[in-house]
Amino acid sequence: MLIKRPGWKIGHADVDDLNKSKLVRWQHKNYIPLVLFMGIIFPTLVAGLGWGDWRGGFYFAAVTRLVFVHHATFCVNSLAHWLGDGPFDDRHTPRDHFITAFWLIAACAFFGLASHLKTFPENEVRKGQLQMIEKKVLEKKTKLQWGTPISELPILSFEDFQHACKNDNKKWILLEGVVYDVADFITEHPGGPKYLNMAIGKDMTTAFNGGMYDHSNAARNLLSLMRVAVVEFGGEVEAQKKNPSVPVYGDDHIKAE
Ligand code: HEM
Repeated sequence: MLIKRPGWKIGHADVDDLNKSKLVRWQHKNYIPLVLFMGIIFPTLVAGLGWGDWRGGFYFAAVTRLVFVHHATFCVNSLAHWLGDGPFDDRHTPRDHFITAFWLIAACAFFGLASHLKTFPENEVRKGQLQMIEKKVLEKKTKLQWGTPISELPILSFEDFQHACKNDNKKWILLEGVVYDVADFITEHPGGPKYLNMAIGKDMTTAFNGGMYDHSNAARNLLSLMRVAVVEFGGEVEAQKKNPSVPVYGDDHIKAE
């Protein structure tokens, strides 16, 4: 109200109902004289003619009251965009807070100072809340490391995987079709280095998922930073089914016996 806003920033509102009211149209047409008369002259006249206090009427009933009323009005707007948080939407700045929601809206409605208040469907309110939570979760998620996405990993055959471990000294293990490089983790493994050393070059899906120990979510999270490749056809058994010449873990032991 006090500064000239750029044209594109001026909001639009459907004022058809106001235009239909003769009184409102008359008020709008005579805005400045009405403001001066009702805001300043009339209160001064009441105090001046009523009990001879012209200065009191001007300073208190007119100027001080106007300053107070305008500040209170602006304050309500500022509070509604400042107090509380925005759990439903982050495109606009209205905020949710007990003081503004209850005292300013509910109390005004109770005293008839606000009418035709619209309520948003509960389902949509909940959706907005959930979307804001999702955004926050996503924001937090992007700050963490999740390793190379599986879709971007190179694809190896089961033989390549075993060959790399046997001949290139790779410390890789296979879990659920994904190859993990455990070189830096062997000595860190809470279950001890023995289990990881014996797992190199093998499909340990069953052992990892309860065959030997059912690992926690934390253990699965650790995995994400160690993945280096995916194995064609998923794992040892599938690779075997597709190509019977694929060497199976344990074959050499069986043959030796
Ligand atoms: C890179 C793969 C692996 C990771 C990241 C990993 C991680 C972990 C972690 C974090 C724990 C602590 C308990 C838990 O949070 O679940 C654990 C425990 C254990 N792990 Fe692993 N593990 C891996 C592979 C394996 C394999 C292949 C085996 C078996 C051959 C194994 C056997 C065990 C055992 C027996 C325990 C229990 C130790 C105890 O309760 O004292 N782990 N592992």
